Amino acid sequence: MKTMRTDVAIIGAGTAGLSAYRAARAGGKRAVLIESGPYGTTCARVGCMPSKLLIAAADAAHAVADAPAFGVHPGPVRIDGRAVMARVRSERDRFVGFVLEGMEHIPAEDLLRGHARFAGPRELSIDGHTLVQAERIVIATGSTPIVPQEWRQAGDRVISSDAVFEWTDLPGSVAVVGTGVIGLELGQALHRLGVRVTMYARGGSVAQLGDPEVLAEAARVLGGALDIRFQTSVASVTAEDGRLALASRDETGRERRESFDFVLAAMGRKPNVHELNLELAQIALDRRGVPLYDRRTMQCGSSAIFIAGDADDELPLLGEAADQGKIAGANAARFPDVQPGLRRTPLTVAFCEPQIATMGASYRDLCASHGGRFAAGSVSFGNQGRSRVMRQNQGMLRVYGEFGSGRFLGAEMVGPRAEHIGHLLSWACQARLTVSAMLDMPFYHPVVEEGVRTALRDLAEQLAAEPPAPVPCPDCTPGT
Ligand SMILES: Cc1cc2nc3c(=O)[nH]c(=O)nc-3n(C[C@H](O)[C@H](O)[C@H](O)COP(=O)(O)OP(=O)(O)OC[C@H]3O[C@@H](n4cnc5c(N)ncnc54)[C@H](O)[C@@H]3O)c2cc1C
Ligand SMILES: NC(=O)c1ccc[n+]([C@@H]2O[C@H](COP(=O)([O-])OP(=O)(O)OC[C@H]3O[C@@H](n4cnc5c(N)ncnc54)[C@H](O)[C@@H]3O)[C@@H](O)[C@H]2O)c1
Repeated sequence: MKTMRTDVAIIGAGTAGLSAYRAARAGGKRAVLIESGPYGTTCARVGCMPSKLLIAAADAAHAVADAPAFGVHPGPVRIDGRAVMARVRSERDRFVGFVLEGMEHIPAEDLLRGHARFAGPRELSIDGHTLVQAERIVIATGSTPIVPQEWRQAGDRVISSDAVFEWTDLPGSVAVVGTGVIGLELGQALHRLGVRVTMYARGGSVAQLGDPEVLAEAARVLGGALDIRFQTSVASVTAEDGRLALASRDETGRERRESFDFVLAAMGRKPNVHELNLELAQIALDRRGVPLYDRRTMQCGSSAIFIAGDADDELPLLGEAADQGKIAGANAARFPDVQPGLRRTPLTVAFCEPQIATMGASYRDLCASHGGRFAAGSVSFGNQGRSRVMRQNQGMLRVYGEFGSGRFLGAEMVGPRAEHIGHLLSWACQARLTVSAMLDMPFYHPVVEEGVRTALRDLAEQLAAEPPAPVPCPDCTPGT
């Protein structure tokens, strides 16, 4: 076995790993980037970018289908599935190409191919061919979609999101299991592109929402547009005449058997930390086997090991992977003098329609941290002017504020332009603005943001009143 020495070894050349590599090099250290899979990052290859390409095609189809409601009659819609998927794949390849181009400046001796496993707290074995001795190590191994083992036995038509972006044509029918972000984004896009889509939610969850009022509104609106079977669990998936038979059971115990071309498991992703021999790393793990770490420094205990991106299972998003990688790489370079890095206000967006966004402290966090002693203002977009003009007058926004300080704390939303409103509100949150300072800001007319003002006014009124006695959170059961 070859032995290699380096200051910093980074496991995983995805977004977090590349960011950590750049930060470690900027810190003046020699760094090695170890990758077992294809280069190009999850985001560009099978994540953010191809999913948004598919959604863009679906939005185009939807705009044409919706046009007659404005008195515009474009004629019958014809969706060319091959052309749709050809564009998704070729634009995806372009985005991957940019990542590969960006890697061209990395010296060949800093890139190592193979699967890394700990051989000791400062040693990694790479597929048994190379032993890397590193002063510091960054774990940036990403995550893998969860597909139940028993369903896999039904064959390769049981898929995760990865496979969707390899399709050369659109299928006739897809069962989507899970109403998280991936299920909703891909399920709705396929539905709008003419695929028969049925979605199964074992509970009532919708994307990343935790506020019971926003959740109920999202379930109502999306449930009206899509065939979503809430409170229905999938009992089995079996192969049947070249297709898949899916057996499900609803909350009344009623069983149903339906046939689909594909079953898309959109049931979450698990961090890639279970094949790293972490027991040899001498770091503490949580009960799921994920290393315990300080979220400001990304350091695992007081060790020379750092973690970043989906691998730590904190908030599996692209921006988080980039930020956490930068902090981990910079601290690996300056170890043992680690310093807190910038962690931004959390912001999540699901690109379904209506879009879903959360920012700042979530309703569930506030129930735990404030014991019910926070105020919530709300607005419905049902009659909001500009939303109605665009025929996008659905959904609601709830904004949260703190009694006493009047500080804006966070929000949850399903509704039009949520990707932009999410940014606006998360900036206000990070700037630690009070609700009254936000109301002093300009609001143009007629814009969807006037709805935000209505919700903030409602919140300001409530903050002016006496805080209520602490109440238990009405619906904070995880997974509901
Ligand atoms: C369908 C989909 C849509 C998404 N859409 C969005 C979106 O719109 N916005 C958003 O913010 N986020 C989105 N995400 C999430 C985002 O893609 C991820 O959070 C982000 O890509 C994670 O980056 P990472 O660096 O942690 O992991 P990755 O980019 O997956 O990098 C990890 C790398 O580590 C390698 N590796 C693993 N184990 C080892 C080992 N032992 N040895 C060597 N190499 C190893 C892997 O091969 C991989 O290349 C989406 C994800 C999916 C799946
Ligand atoms: N727009 C975006 O930012 C974006 C888009 C896609 C993915 N992502 C990231 O990828 C991550 C993974 O996405 P995801 O949608 O797979 O996970 P998720 O955690 O968002 O949702 C998983 C869903 O599957 C359900 N589920 C779990 N086990 C199930 C079972 N046995 N039967 C039925 N349902 C089950 C859960 O209740 C949940 O609703 C997200 O957490 C997100 O961070 C982000």
